[in-house]
Amino acid sequence: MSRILVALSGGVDSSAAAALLVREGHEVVAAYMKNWINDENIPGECPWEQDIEDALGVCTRLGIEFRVVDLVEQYRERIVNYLIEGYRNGTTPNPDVMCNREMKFGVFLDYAREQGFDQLATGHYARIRTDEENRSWIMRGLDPNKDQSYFLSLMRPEQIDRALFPIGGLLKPQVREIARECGLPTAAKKDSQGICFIGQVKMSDFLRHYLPDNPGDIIDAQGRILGRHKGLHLFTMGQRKGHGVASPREGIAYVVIGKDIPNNRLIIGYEGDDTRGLYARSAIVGTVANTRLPLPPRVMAQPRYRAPAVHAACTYIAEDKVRLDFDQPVRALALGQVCAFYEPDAERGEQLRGGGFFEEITST
Ligand SMILES: Nc1ncnc2c1ncn2[C@@H]1O[C@H](COP(=O)(O)OP(=O)(O)OP(=O)(O)O)[C@@H](O)[C@H]1O
Repeated sequence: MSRILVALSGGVDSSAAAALLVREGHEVVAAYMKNWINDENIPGECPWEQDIEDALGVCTRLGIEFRVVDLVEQYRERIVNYLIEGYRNGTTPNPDVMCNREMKFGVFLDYAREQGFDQLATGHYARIRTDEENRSWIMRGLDPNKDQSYFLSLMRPEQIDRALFPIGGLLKPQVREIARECGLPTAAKKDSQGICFIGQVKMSDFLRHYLPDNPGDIIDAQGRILGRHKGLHLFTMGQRKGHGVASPREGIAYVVIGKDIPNNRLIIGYEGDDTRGLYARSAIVGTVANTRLPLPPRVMAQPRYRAPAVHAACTYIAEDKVRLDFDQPVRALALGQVCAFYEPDAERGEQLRGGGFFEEITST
């Protein structure tokens, strides 16, 4: 039996995680991280008050202690600023991945350790495997539709050693069933959407609040002006909608194929396998120093949460930087995005080996 702190969001997944740990006979305390309170009144509603109420209801039902930990200041420093800076620089930040390393398994884990807990459990769909040498590794969650290991790819080994993912070996319907069996008030609660802290606030409203419009031209690969945009930060590679340029050809859409950051120009082209700029054959990924062991010479690289992992050759070019040469061209990579690395040991790569940020992209 160990003392475990459960990160309880007020959603069904972490509620079921807490229930399973209680069932196993551990000493369990649950805590809600208060990260974001929308004190600047960005349009939309932030459901945190409801989440705290639901989390409290779960703890009452399970007979465990519930705490609320105020991390609003740290969240602003480590996540909100990173997000705004990323967009300001024209890159594509990923606050959910950073939130796991910097908040949940960063300041929140520090809090847990100070309070005498041995481990921190979350409701992530991921698994932990311990190898013969007693090293812990993150594996993909068993439910292929819910696997969240991508979001854990920047975690440091010492953070992984303290992590527990009680529902990672279950399918989502089983998780709901456990919550129902235990009579938890969250059993039928809708899954949360999108960025962890923004809740119901739309990303575009959030960005508009912090970053003023910065209009510029929309051009094609030949430099012809096709329209105007309100700010490069409102677009991402491969985006089909929202640029407002109608395609003159039936059935083929214009997509974002690049950003000319110095000249504040958005570059669009027709969607197609050979669209210049849209497909990458190689990339440099930096800040990969946190891996438990050096990355292997062949990896499976996953560039986004919902994208498939692709086979690539992986070569170190500095202590914390690798060059990836993809076996097949990869669509719509963006600077600043997180690339997760998996061991190429199974069809989709089951074992997470680490992650980093795209620093350079070479298109086909
Ligand atoms: N505000 C929060 N306070 C405490 N823990 C949190 C909070 N937000 C997220 N977590 C933890 O991180 C896990 C993954 O968060 P994510 O936002 O992806 O939620 P989710 O997959 O919808 O899970 P849930 O159903 O538990 O909300 C949660 O299961 C929970 O353990």
